[in-house]
Amino acid sequence: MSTLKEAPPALEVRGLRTQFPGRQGLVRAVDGVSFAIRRGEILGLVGESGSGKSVTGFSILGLVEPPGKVVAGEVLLAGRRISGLDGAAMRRIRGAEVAMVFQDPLMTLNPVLRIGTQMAAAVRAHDRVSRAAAWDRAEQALTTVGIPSPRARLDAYPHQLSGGMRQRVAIATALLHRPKAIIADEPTTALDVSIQGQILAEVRRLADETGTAFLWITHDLAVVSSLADALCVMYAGRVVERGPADAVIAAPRHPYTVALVGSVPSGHAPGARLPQLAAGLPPRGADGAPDSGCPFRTRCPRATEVCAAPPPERDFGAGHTALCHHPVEAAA
Ligand SMILES: Nc1ncnc2c1ncn2[C@@H]1O[C@H](COP(=O)(O)OP(=O)(O)OP(=O)(O)O)[C@@H](O)[C@H]1O
Repeated sequence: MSTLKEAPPALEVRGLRTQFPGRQGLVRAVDGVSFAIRRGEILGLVGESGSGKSVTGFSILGLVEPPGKVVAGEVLLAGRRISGLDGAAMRRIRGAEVAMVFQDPLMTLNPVLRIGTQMAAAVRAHDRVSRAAAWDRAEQALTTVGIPSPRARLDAYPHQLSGGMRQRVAIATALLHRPKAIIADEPTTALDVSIQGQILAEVRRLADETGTAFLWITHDLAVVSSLADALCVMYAGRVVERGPADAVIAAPRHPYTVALVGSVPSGHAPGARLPQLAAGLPPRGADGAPDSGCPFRTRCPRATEVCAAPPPERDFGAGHTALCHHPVEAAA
């Protein structure tokens, strides 16, 4: 028997299910999601609004507010199970071993405190170091994300920085404790295209240099096409296609992914927003619960009667799979 074991993924999610009570029965916001991200890997989680991307991120971090509830699944950080830990244990892990970056950095930055004060507090929340040492760590972190004159920025208040700078501060703060994984929820969506491009390049470099794994949540396929190693495409709470980013974008197999890729404006301009696909909800049974058939079938141009049955997982090689009865053939 070989003694050489492969290192566990930096972040692994197995069979995650998160539900909210809704007027027409339970909303299965996350409906059996699994994926693994290796050290230094960037996984793009894409899908249109409402597909369950943000709830996936919140579920991993133990931040789903009641009456919402994670009802099944496991989350492992470098092989250690973190799902099901109590609030105090989860707080020790959040910010230190797994961190988050949101679309609006003002969600995490306090407007009335200097950047340095807040970053030093973030350092000292997990490490017993002096104030001066914490400020030094903060300064280093700002340098790491490419912020010029970092000492001067530490003295600034959040509103004195541009949106792009604030987001760099948020990323620097997330990186303070060299977490195993960072969950980034639409962090560059509000930024203009050239700033967005610079930040994505920094994130790519940081993932390579620090080994931090990133779960990059976005509806913007142009962003992940330049950034991510791998993609998971979500629809109605499920991952319907996954694989290496270039394979999924160049040769999408699930009709939903085909529609997503097709709706990116030609030229794949970075930052181009994905238009909403036509409205549609997954089909529901008499009790209001989605049935086990393909959730996309009511919108799918390829759907037939067989799509009311659970879709099989089709394997296209190299980790590229899709849950579909009628996958699209690759162009010759
Ligand atoms: N607090 C909540 N209470 C009830 N339903 C919720 C709540 N939060 C999310 N949902 C539902 O969960 C589903 C998934 O939402 P989620 O925010 O994860 O989607 P998303 O893909 O991240 O979309 P967006 O890009 O708009 O953030 C949606 O149907 C949403 O209405």
